[in-house]
Amino acid sequence: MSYTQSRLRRVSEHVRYFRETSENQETKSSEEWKSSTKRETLGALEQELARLVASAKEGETEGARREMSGFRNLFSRFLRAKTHIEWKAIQPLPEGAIRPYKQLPPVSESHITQMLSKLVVVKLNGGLGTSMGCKGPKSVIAVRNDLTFLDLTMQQIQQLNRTYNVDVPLVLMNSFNTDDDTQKLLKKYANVKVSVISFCQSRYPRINKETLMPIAKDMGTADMEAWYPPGHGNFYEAFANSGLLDKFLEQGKEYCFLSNIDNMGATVDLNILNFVLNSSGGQEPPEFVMEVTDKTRADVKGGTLIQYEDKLMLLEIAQVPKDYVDEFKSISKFRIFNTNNLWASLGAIRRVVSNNELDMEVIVNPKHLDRGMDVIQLETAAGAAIKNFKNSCGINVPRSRFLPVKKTSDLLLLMSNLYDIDNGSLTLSSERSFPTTPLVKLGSSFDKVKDYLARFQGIPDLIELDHLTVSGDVWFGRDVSLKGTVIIIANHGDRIDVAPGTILENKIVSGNLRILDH
Ligand SMILES: Cc1cn([C@H]2C[C@H](O)[C@@H](COP(=O)(O)OP(=O)(O)O[C@H]3O[C@H](CO)[C@@H](O)[C@H](O)[C@H]3O)O2)c(=O)[nH]c1=O
Repeated sequence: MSYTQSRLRRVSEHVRYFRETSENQETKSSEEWKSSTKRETLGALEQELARLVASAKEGETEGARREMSGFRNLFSRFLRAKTHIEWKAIQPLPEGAIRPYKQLPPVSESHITQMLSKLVVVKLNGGLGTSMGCKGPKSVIAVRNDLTFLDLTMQQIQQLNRTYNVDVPLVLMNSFNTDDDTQKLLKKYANVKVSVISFCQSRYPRINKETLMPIAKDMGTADMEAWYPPGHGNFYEAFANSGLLDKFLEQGKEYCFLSNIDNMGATVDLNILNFVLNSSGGQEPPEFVMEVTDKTRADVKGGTLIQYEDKLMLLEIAQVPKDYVDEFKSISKFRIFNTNNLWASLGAIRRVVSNNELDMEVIVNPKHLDRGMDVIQLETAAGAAIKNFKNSCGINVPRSRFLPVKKTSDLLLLMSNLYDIDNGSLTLSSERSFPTTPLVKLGSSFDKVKDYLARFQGIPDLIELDHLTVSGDVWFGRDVSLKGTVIIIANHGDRIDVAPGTILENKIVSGNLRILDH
């Protein structure tokens, strides 16, 4: 048999594999799915994916086949489902869907060690620091006292393990973008007594917006723009495929606590752990819990929990029809949002993954590549799994459980005296007389971490700050205090130096102010 013939045979075998391992939902008589164009598109994609798999290096075929089969299923869900929700079909949340944190049953001290022995902590570490102008994984950005997200997370788990004399493992879900750097970094923790295990999430092909076909032509292409990590919703499948899920279940672990590595408030909470592990009032324990918190003007982009088609569902902004985006952002209509602190039963994850029951909404993320091509990447969000689990619910947690760092303005708050730090945990300073955090907006000159750091000779005292807006070419000296509402605006071409020791309280500063040494 010639090389071409044997390759063609391999390609058709891979196509057959995709069809055999496809999710069974296609048998459903959905009108949309019946459309022959969609079936043809899927058929063409299967051919392309089979060609990609056939191009995999020896020894890597099986992994590539499993990964492309996962992508094939995601793509077929994308073809079948609507990408936006029917706004008018949103139902009121049922009674008890979101429980107040304060009403969780109390934890008995004597059970803590046993409860922790059933827990696995997972951090989503697939993201890059690019949006903050940094190279490499986001988790290597220094947050406080030169300690990175990863350092602080390690300290938190180490402290937990020491306090209760347990060995809660830390699992990092990396992406192909962050895996190498993270593996190198982990070496520096060789002496830290925390069991850290990492695995890599899937690498899926970006597809051309016009043709809907992968832009990659072979698995080994050096073109890194041809691939993407398919969102944190990929966790369940990737975790199961890595073998770790079975391993932890064998070790007697029962639950995982999953959160964004950039959320410094996502520490292990014993009240929630107790709630998920122990049924109360004759109720079955929930298989899945989403921590939500009251929405503020700073969180308008986060996902929210809604009731839809008689199930709890995570609604992300990308799924909201254009005309309703303002309504979605309103803090009076949607009062809570998803912190992405999620608790899931490991046994239930195994069940839904092996039965192919994980039906998460597909989020279409359009991208424009440097070479001028428009592509889309199909993603899912981890919280979207809520509807596939039994007895799922939300818990409305205190704001302190959500301390994300998405922008340098978040970094400014965490670096300041507003927060105290203790063994990797950041808590709002007791010196602040009210519990809300200030609303901070820094202009685009502060977007990159390097530029932001250069513009502050020292981090100002923010204990009494309510609101700060800074725009234009503004520089801060040492020992500055900002109180109440402070607005500093340097017009285009002007520069403002806030002199060392300045106290600004309820002030608007504008124009051109330079104080130079002589
Ligand atoms: C896209 C992607 C992200 N990640 C990691 C990076 C971050 O640590 C974490 C969150 O990713 P982000 O893309 O920043 O997601 P984000 O916009 O914050 O949205 C999530 O977190 C929000 C709270 O910050 C929620 O309100 C949203 O419902 C939830 O989807 O997951 C992965 O590990 N793999 C991925 O593929």
